[in-house]
Amino acid sequence: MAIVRDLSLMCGRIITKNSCLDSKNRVFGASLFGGGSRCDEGKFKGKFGFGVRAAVQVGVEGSKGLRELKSLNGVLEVDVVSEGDLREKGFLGMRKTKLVCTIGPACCSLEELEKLALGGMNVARLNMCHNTREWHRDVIRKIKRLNEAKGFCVSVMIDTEGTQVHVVDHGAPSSVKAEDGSIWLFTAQKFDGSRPFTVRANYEGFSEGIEVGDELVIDGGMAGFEVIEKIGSDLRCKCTDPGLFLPRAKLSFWRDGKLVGRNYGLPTLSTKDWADIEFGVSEGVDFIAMSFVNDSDPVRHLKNYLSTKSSKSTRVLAKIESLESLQKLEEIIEASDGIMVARGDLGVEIPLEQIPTVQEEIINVCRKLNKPVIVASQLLESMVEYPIPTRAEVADVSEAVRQYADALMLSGESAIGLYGQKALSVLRMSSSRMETRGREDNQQSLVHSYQLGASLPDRIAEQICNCAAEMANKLGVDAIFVYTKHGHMASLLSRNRPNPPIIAFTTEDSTRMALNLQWGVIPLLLDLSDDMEANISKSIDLIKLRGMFREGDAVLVVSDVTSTHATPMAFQSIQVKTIA
Ligand SMILES: Nc1ncnc2c1ncn2[C@@H]1O[C@H](COP(=O)(O)OP(=O)(O)O)[C@@H](O)[C@H]1O
Ligand SMILES: C=C(OP(=O)(O)O)C(=O)O
Ligand SMILES: [K+]
Ligand SMILES: [Mg+2]
Repeated sequence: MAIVRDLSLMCGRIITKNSCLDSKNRVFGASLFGGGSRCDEGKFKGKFGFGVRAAVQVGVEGSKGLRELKSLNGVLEVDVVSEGDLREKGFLGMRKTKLVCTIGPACCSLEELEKLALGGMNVARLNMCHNTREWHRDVIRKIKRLNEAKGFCVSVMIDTEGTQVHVVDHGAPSSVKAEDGSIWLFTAQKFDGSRPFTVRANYEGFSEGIEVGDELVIDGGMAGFEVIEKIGSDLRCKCTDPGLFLPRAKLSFWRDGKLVGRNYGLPTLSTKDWADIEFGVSEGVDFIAMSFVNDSDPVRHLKNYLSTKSSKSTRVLAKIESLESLQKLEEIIEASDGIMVARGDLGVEIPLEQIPTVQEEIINVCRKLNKPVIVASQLLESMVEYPIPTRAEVADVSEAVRQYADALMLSGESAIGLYGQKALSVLRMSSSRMETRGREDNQQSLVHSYQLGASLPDRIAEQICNCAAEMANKLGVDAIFVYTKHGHMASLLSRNRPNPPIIAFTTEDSTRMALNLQWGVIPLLLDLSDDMEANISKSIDLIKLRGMFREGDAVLVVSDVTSTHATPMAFQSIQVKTIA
């Protein structure tokens, strides 16, 4: 046993009282807290209306009488999957990496959706490129019904179609082959029936700025053509790289080894996208993922629009899938509520060998700027057809987890694949394995040197979370509890990727649904009051009442809540509670 002395927190004065560490370096009876409207430290007195006081107090949580617990006027909403996970594996065994599934014809029945929810789907993604709004509405309502009736907590994301130049008709229902040397006409004109060797593009300006001699690449390399003649806006092309046209194949043009004719001046959000967004808002979706974002303007525009539109805060995710978006990465990430590394289209725009490093770079910037990031597309592509993944696919999944992505996404594997649930379980198992390895190696870089917050309260919150994450790892606590209104404190903790799970208590349903995407955060709904100490004991008592603690569990409790009293007060604390 070792005596803990001189713990220090921010600008607080520490009072140490006989706190002990056991042989596993877990604290018994130590509590570090601060806060209140009073300010003990002169520096912050008056000026900011709040201060930080810190002390260590003895606090072993004894058991409370049942009557007392029943009188707690709080209902705790825990989703069935997290609760099951916790009971089976304990706090430390809970999965940290979040899972997103694209919903398509293969998994849109209530039964299939329930199986995905049970299998750990945190977010259901609806790609508005496909199917009708009625179909999407039906899926959204089924998910909400499952959440209500069966106690799941699955968030809903819509993904816009975006403006992108692609094939609408290539003369065949599925794929069509382009043979070496064959001559094809690319046009935006509508035509009746099917015309051999004629491909219709979805946008009439698709050939603007394109010259004879340019290279036309299908889906980033599925087939290649040389432009041999320009007839009005139509292009006559010769196949130089034989291959396949898939439905909706993407067109890109290259000159001297560089991409040309980018963007076409098309808006990121088309009229159809706005109608889809309107639809999503009216159905109460949690996330809108914007396709083909090239700079931060459309993100800000959509966020402004949403803020005037509904009180419920729908989060806006920007998809990084163009060359331009890579050039404006930081400003896009800064403006968004989260990012998707959309490797499908990104792989059309940059050489494939650059994808792994670009992915890592995007994840790192997202962590630096504290925004959740999803790694998407082709993670387990072969599982669209086969029941087991390739070894390379498992390695790719593990690498995304090692890079500390917040979430992994299935596309065709769940939407149209034969083995959606199996694919989900591969993601679950592979990520758990890599997370355990990460904990064992203690690879986590603890506190970020990059400082986010500008105002003093923001910087304090950030430092509290950095310190709390470091403490949680060093003390070997089982869980971190945090009380959060908008999810900011929970995300600041998550940013540090601490060893124990972050149990985030919030009163806001929209915050709970948004936190579903964040690494290591288990969001729970609970009535919270202005009395922080009461909130802490209520949450601990309710978790205990549910039988979710094991004896001797140690919890690091973090709070930073501003009260709604006439005089604003901030209560900031880090406490360690051991469950008796
Ligand atoms: N709502 C849907 N209805 C029909 N098919 C869908 C739907 N969503 C996805 N799909 C199918 O799943 C495949 C993979 O999904 P996704 O990656 O989202 O789309 P895409 O391939 O168009 O980028 C799509 O090509 C499409 O065939
Ligand atoms: C996720 C992606 O976008 P979508 O499936 O909408 O093309 C992608 O391109 O990887
Ligand atoms: K899309
Ligand atoms: Mg895409």
